[in-house]
Amino acid sequence: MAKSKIFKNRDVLMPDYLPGRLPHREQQIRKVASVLAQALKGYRPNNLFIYGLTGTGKTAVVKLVTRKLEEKARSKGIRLKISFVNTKRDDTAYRILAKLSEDIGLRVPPSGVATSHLYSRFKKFLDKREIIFIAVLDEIDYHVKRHGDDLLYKLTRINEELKYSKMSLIGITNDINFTSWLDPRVKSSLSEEELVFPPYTASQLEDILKERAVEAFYEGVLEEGVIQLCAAMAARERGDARKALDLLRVAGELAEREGATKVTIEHVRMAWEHIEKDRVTEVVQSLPLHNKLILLSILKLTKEDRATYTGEVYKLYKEYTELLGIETLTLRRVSDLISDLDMLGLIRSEVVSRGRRGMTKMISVESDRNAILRGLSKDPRVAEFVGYL
Ligand SMILES: Nc1ncnc2c1ncn2[C@@H]1O[C@H](COP(=O)(O)OP(=O)(O)OP(=O)(O)O)[C@@H](O)[C@H]1O
Repeated sequence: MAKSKIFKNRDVLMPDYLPGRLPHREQQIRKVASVLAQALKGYRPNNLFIYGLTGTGKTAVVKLVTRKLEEKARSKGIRLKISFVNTKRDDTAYRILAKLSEDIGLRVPPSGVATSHLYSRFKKFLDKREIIFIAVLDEIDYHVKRHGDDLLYKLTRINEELKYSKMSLIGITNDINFTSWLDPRVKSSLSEEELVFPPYTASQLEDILKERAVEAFYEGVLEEGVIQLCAAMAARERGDARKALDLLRVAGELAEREGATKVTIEHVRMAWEHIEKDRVTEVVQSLPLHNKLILLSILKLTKEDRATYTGEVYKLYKEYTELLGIETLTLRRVSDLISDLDMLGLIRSEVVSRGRRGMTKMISVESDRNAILRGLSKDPRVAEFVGYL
């Protein structure tokens, strides 16, 4: 590969890179550190519940503090173990327990053991190890919404059954309504300590980007205003540092692909569109089947910028469900799903009057059609219909 003219070290801008400093998170770092520092005295740290919108540095802060804590514990000869589980990736109780078990050195068969049995083995083994064990459950809402809070209930009670080890939980979520999914007892034990991460302001994002840019780009490569624009755009997206970093990285990549020697404002605008299209494709891809078929019907009926109506969409959607041999939802339900697609910003629907024949929705496509099609094509059940579009 030819040597980059733009990036000194592109990895610094990747989402999983953990910088040594996290500007504007001093207060949160102090709080997490003060809760976990109990471990250095041999006590069980309180459980900690962390809430904040996406990209506000929750995971980064916990990783940074736990990394330092591990170093300190090692130098003081304290038996401390920290485990990170992302429950979006490992969403079942079995997989969470398997990950926690493996992190304390217990080998787990990939399946074939009942979850309750695995839990007992985990508990026994944990106690035998005589450690302070901190389990970080990131994106914890994913697990609880799909599988309930039974595992969390058990884990918040586990210390009553441990003799030699101690266990603490850190739960992280970006869903403000998450605690409504919890049994009050689980909620109160999980939030022995609570911490909220506010969204970053544009000027805070600027500081974050500047620090990263020094390591990521060669000097003088960024045109004036590039960082400010990335920060301002991401601040509008609810103060999301991940979005800000993505914008800067993609802008750099686009400049590099063109063989340019500078990253310009125009590159940032192009990067924005690029990221937006990827987002649309991802959102479409993760929709349930019926929503995809409705979206496909809308796309098919709105070629050359024409608008369509609920009745037309329903008719075509019904054809697709019949071709697939699946149940057809009611008109009323389809109308609700059309509203959901509107909420996601994929389409626009407006209620209009049809005179004596009542009201209907006038529907048009709001996002990039190709990006939507890419998302639809990734589902084999829908892909064959996309081909006829
Ligand atoms: N204060 C900061 N300084 C430098 N980088 C930061 C800061 N805050 C966040 N970041 C970076 O922004 C990205 C997103 O941060 P992080 O994953 O911690 O967010 P999060 O709040 O856990 O988001 P989500 O809820 O989506 O998981 C990461 O690449 C992280 O390194």
